[in-house]
Amino acid sequence: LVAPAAPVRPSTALAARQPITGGNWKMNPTSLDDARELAKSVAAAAGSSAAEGIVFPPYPFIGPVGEIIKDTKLNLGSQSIFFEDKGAYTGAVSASMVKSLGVKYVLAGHSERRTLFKDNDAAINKKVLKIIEGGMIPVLCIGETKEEFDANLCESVCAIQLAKDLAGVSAADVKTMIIAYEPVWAIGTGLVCPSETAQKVHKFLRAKLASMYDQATADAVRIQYGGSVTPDSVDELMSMPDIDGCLVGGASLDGEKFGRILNFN
Ligand SMILES: O=C(CO)COP(=O)(O)O
Repeated sequence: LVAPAAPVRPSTALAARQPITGGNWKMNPTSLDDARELAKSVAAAAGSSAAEGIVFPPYPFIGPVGEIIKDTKLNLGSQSIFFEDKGAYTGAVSASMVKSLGVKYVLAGHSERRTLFKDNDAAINKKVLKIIEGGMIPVLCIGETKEEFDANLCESVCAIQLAKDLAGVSAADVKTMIIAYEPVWAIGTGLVCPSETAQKVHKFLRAKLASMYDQATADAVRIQYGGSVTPDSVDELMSMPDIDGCLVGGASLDGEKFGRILNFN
């Protein structure tokens, strides 16, 4: 009798993917002082975590937060950019503006941008290309709604978003990118997608990337899970072979909790 093999995270290809976890602060905290306090507590709690860490502060706080985290292992992120370079676009922020503040990673396609700010796939695709052109790394967020999940449309919705949002992105660029699978029904609801379900979707996404590009490219892309991740759910999620990190909202506003998520077991 041969015992069934225990699930193991690293294979040769997987071992090369360093875990990466981001804290999306969204429209929090509400003052510069509070943003500085949060940045300090995240920096203290992150330590030398196994996962590469990113913080995504609101635009006005990117510079000051960058100053606080500059000597830590945390990376600076931006929650969005507009796809034009400069000009008469009141209220908009360009790729070069955030790049000049030290930003390395930029979110594109977050479900709150898609629904509240009407970012469609064409605009998201332009943003992805502009982020890359600007020398930064896109974190492309995709995911299905509750209705789509219930109708068993999760994989087809994600596949369409992936294809449209990555149009014109080269294999070399997609290799360094991050995809965040964020089921809309799990965001801010306390309902974490069961880790086996998330693993199945991540595996599907990697296969889709392999069909759009090639297997080596697909194996290099880091795919994050996002949606109500907490210190209680992170360890099981991170034990899944195709889950390479998390994109965290609510729990990233607490330095200790986010530190624990970065230092998963
Ligand atoms: O939208 C998210 C991260 O981008 C997830 O938010 P929550 O962790 O609050 O569910």
